[in-house]
Amino acid sequence: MPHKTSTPQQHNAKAERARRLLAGSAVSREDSDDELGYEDLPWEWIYEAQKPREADQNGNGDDEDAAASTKTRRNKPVRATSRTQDQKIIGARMGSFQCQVGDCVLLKAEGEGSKAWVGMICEFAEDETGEKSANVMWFSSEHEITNKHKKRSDFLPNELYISPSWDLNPLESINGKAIIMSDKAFYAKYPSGKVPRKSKEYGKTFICRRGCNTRTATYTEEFVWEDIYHGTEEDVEALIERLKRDTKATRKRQKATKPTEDDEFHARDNVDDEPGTPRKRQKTSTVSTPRKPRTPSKLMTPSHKRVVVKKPLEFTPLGTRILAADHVFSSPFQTARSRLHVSAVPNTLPCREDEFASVYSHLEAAISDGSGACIYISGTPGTGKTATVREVVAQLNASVMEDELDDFIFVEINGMKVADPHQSYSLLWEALKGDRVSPSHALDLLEREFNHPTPRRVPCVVLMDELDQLVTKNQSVMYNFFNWPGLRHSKLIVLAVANTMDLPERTLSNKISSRLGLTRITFPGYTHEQLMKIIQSRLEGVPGNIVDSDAVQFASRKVAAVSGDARRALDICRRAVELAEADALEAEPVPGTPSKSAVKANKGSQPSKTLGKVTIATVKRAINEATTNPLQQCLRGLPLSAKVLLAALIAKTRRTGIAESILGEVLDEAKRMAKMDTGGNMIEFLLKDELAPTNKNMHSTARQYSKDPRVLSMGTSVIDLMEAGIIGLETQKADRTSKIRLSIGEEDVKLAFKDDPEIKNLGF
Ligand SMILES: Nc1ncnc2c1ncn2[C@@H]1O[C@H](COP(=O)(O)OP(=O)(O)OP(=O)(O)O)[C@@H](O)[C@H]1O
Repeated sequence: MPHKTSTPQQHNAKAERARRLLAGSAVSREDSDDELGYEDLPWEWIYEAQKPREADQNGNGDDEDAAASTKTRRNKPVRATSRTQDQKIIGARMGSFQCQVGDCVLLKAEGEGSKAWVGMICEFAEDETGEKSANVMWFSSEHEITNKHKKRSDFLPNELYISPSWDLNPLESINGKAIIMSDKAFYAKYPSGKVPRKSKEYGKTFICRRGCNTRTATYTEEFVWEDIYHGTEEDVEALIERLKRDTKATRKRQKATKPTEDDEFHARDNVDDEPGTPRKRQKTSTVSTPRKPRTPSKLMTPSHKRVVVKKPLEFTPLGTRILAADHVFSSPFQTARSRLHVSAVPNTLPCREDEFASVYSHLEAAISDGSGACIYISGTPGTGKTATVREVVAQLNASVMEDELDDFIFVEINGMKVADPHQSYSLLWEALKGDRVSPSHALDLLEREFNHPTPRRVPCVVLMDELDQLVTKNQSVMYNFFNWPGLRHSKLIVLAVANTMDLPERTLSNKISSRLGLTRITFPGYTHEQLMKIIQSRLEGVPGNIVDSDAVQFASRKVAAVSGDARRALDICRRAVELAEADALEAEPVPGTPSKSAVKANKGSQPSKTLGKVTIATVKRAINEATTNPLQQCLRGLPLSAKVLLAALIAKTRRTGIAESILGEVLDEAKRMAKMDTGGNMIEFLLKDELAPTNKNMHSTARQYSKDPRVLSMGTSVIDLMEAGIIGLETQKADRTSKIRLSIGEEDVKLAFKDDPEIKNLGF
């Protein structure tokens, strides 16, 4: 490859750039001074027996100082992460260039021209594909410390901080050796404070006198580089220990007591730390992957399509007013209602301790290891899956605030809320980079992102809720989200939440899903005792003892008998509180006139002592209301064929785990169900008529067939159900290939048909 030439002007410009050492987070350096030469030779391991330094053909006379720091460990074996024929890897070589553990190296910064990152090699690794990498501990410049309050003002022009942050980088990104010195050694060698431009050390020499966790801006005490570091393996380990120990921030959360001056200082620190959402890292330059070919620019897809970056959607937040608790919850009823509301975030999640611990430990391990993970969480509706995951994320976020855990990005993608499952790609990309791009571009970019290493990539936790809704025809969205965490550089942690246990097997085949190595956590439905605990814990501290424990038990038993769904139990109890509250208001005496309830009470229809209290009777009323709402009434009044069809649709959805089914298959299912119904007297007709054309024109014909006005053909039922908004049909013209899905909650259908003698035997 020809040597690059530059005009004098270009050279001056380059030199100027190089003089502005540490101008960004990466450092500038002369790219004409490439120690590795311009030929892309393959990288090779140096094994223990080969005594690498003796074979050093580097010919780089000025390298002596660079090597000085490693003198004491020459020929000493280093920690190895892979072995070949029982030989230990002690270094790596490309042509005449060699490096070992403990060496400080320059790594190319992608798209940054002459810029480079500086890191210390801590170990070598080779993956199953044969890709050779080095685990590098980063040096950071003061530009990376964004905390204005803690940023030091005494940094020197070419000072770097060694930081407790590591990344695996391919050996191809190594671009030469860096020389690290104490400030004293540096000024002794370069009294002017500048490395002469002609020197081979120009652009490669840095001062290091402190360690720093750049995220929290926590510094170690000042040290003398040459005292603490001679390049031995022990020195690397001691340095890592020192950094971990001394850059752990002592920041504590604000106490309820009067803040001290120190607390106030730290509280200021937290100003930009929005509670509940992990802070996003600033975008940083990236180390390039292989030196050749260059990876395409950020705004090009791997297929060289231009990416149109859309402006992020901007929301104008509504003004928020925080009302005092006393003001909002002026009565025990109001307090109870708000605590029982399903949108309230409970203080605790009783009966989910094991599931919480399991999700927490998997997530924490993946974030701190910087690895990917895919956790598949299943359980029927209302079993606390979403609530548990959100609580885990909130707690992990608190650990980040306490500097006990590395930063992570959190993004929630809800299958119910995305119009097209492919939008998930755009949402993930936006969470990672802040750019909104089309789904297909986002997919290209994500593919490239997860297949290539980037220094200091922040782990990303994705909650994919209502996964069933995201399953597309070719399963590509689900496959990608399950597959990416397994890619070595992705640091992607996917929490997939679905109602069915075996959705991956059903939709991706056993072979693929077992290769994906999902971690599975199942949330069982709540028992009535558990539902009682959940409700009682929400009511804790509500004054006035307004809910009888018998009433809570009654509601819990009723719900547990059907579904074990905490949402439904909470809804019933909240409604019961509303009814009791209305009773209490009614009972309030209006001056001069006896209240209606008082009259009722006097008549003995309701004992006055229960007025305004939630009793079993109040819960019964609430349940009754829930079961007599217009939707319930509509469902109960459906013709038998429509009921069988809905039962079949639910059975099918449950079996496949996919919200959408093919109409023809649902009709077949209905037929099977009908056959099972031994006592059914109208099923025979349904079977005959099942294949009748199902478009609108057949309405009247189908009705004519019917001997019983309650029985319509399946085809007519499909149309009627669609028009009532109970099911959704892909097209107006229903044929066997159309897709059909339930547009109301499965629970509503279950509740309506629970005691229906005609349908309850159909085994759905
Ligand atoms: N153990 C619990 N303690 C307190 N509240 C709970 C508990 N489990 C669930 N809940 C509450 O029940 C409601 C439903 O829970 P959540 O949304 O987490 O269920 P889910 O399993 O994700 O349901 P779906 O599959 O329908 O999304 C929420 O209001 C939640 O706070």
